[in-house]
Amino acid sequence: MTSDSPAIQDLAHAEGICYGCGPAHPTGLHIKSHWHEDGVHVVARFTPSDEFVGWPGLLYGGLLAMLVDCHSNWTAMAYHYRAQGRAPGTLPAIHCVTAHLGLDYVKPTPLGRALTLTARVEGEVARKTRVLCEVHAGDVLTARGDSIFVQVDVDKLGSAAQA
Ligand SMILES: CCCCCCCCCC(=O)SCCNC(=O)CCNC(=O)[C@H](O)C(C)(C)COP(=O)(O)OP(=O)(O)OC[C@H]1O[C@@H](n2cnc3c(N)ncnc32)[C@H](O)[C@@H]1OP(=O)(O)O
Repeated sequence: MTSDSPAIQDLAHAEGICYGCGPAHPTGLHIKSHWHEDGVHVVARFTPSDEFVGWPGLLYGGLLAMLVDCHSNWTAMAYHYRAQGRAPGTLPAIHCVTAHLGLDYVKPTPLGRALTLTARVEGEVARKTRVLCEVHAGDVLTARGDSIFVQVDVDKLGSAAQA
């Protein structure tokens, strides 16, 4: 993983205000996704702070859903850019939204540990794209995502917000 290079979010949408992954959100999670050197997976690392407690010593599952949602979506968008033979940040920008977030909580996720999210597209990179995502705490697989992301016209998203 080239984590010392800019994250896909910073390249493609530096002005983004998503709570989970927007670089410009003042207090958000600032999830950062990077291509793995294997060229297949997109990886994010995140260490939740203690405020995200769900049970003593354990992570709140909703936070895991946020991590998997945003990182999987950026995996879909990274694959779209690559399928078009261009880098994130080149125009026109590509935007996807979550149509379906699927998440299995496989084992309790400890607090205070760095989590690694490893995601890839399964099947075709198309308007509707399926992303598989694994969450590991150390060597332990604690959650598994299987989600659908749909490419959208952001102008329509804006009008939906005003409706
Ligand atoms: C702008 C991005 C910047 C980065 C921000 C990161 C944000 C992090 C991720 C998020 O949290 S996004 C916010 C949560 N998501 C939403 O608010 C999306 C709300 N839903 C919609 O806007 C529409 O339902 C959607 C665009 C997803 C789909 O509706 P459309 O009418 O445009 O598409 P259509 O119904 O034609 O469906 C396209 C394909 O997706 C499939 N599909 C749609 N909804 C689905 C669903 N829920 N589950 C599975 N498949 C679904 C649908 O069957 C179809 O498949 P096929 O082409 O194979 O027929």
